[in-house]
Amino acid sequence: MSDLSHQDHQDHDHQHGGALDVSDITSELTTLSYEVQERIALITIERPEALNALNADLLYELGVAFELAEADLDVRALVITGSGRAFVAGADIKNLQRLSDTFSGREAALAGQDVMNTLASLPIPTIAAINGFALGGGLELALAADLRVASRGAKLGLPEVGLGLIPGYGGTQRLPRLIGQGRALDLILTGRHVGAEEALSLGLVNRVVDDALEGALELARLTLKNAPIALGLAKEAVVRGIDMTINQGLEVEADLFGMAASTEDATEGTTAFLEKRAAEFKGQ
Ligand SMILES: C/C=C/C(=O)SCCNC(=O)CCNC(=O)[C@H](O)C(C)(C)COP(=O)(O)OP(=O)(O)OC[C@H]1O[C@@H](n2cnc3c(N)ncnc32)[C@H](O)[C@@H]1OP(=O)(O)O
Repeated sequence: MSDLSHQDHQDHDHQHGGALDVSDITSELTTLSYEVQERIALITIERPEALNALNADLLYELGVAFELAEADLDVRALVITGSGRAFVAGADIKNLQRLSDTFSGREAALAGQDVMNTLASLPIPTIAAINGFALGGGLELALAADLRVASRGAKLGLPEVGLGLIPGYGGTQRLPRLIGQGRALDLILTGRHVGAEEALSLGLVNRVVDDALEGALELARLTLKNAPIALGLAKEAVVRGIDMTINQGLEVEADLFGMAASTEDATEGTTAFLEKRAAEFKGQ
């Protein structure tokens, strides 16, 4: 997990004309758009002509966008979606065709994993709004988010074995951790596409709605009323604990609970409850 120090940081100058000029960076992006509304960073992938397939430029810009969200103290949640009829239809198969040896294939997988790991380690709630196809690297991107909201017509799957490949952007690891080994191997070995309702019953998505983006923004707004440092620490406890024994995980939980308990927000949250008023969290 990234550390949470940016949320304690009081100096916002770097976002508003200081070292980091966000609008200079976002205006240069060509494969996606990045905007912040109501403290939610919204990333929209914009290669609809290729069903938003992940090429090198898009992977690079996703990394940039995730880092912008992390650096912006005003951003408290992130939603990622695709333009057109796909969320992301996978890694760009034109690029995969050129991977002819072990080294280049391994490097390509590591580069993709790196971007997915950046998303997975953001200390804010992240939500994939799956508005259509989420296949291969596209599903792996969605799996790196905390939550997934699918539209009714969405199709999800890991079809890589049909191309002579295997999932390489984290799918073989994140999918079984999310839905269990047997269910994950069903999807990975058949390569079949599942619809939104089946994805919901598998635990692959959290919600199925008419409009994935609207549903994801609504879910993001639900998190915004909570204490931001607590959100980051709660996420860290879950993400770190999943790879540990229960006793190790409980140790981590106790450590992070201690950190949460020491924040001003914890004093404010508990005091506000006892005073029967709404809490005003400052992220401190
Ligand atoms: C480590 C990660 C590995 C991976 O991710 S491997 C890739 C996994 N993904 C896939 O195997 C899915 C590939 N795409 C498809 O199977 C189909 O597409 C769909 C079922 C998603 C949709 O089919 P339809 O509605 O008939 O559309 P269309 O004409 O196939 O696609 C529209 C344009 O989008 C391009 N495209 C779609 N997916 C990819 C992709 N993953 N990489 C590169 N291009 C893609 C097509 O080629 C085409 O382009 P044009 O109009 O120029 O013919």
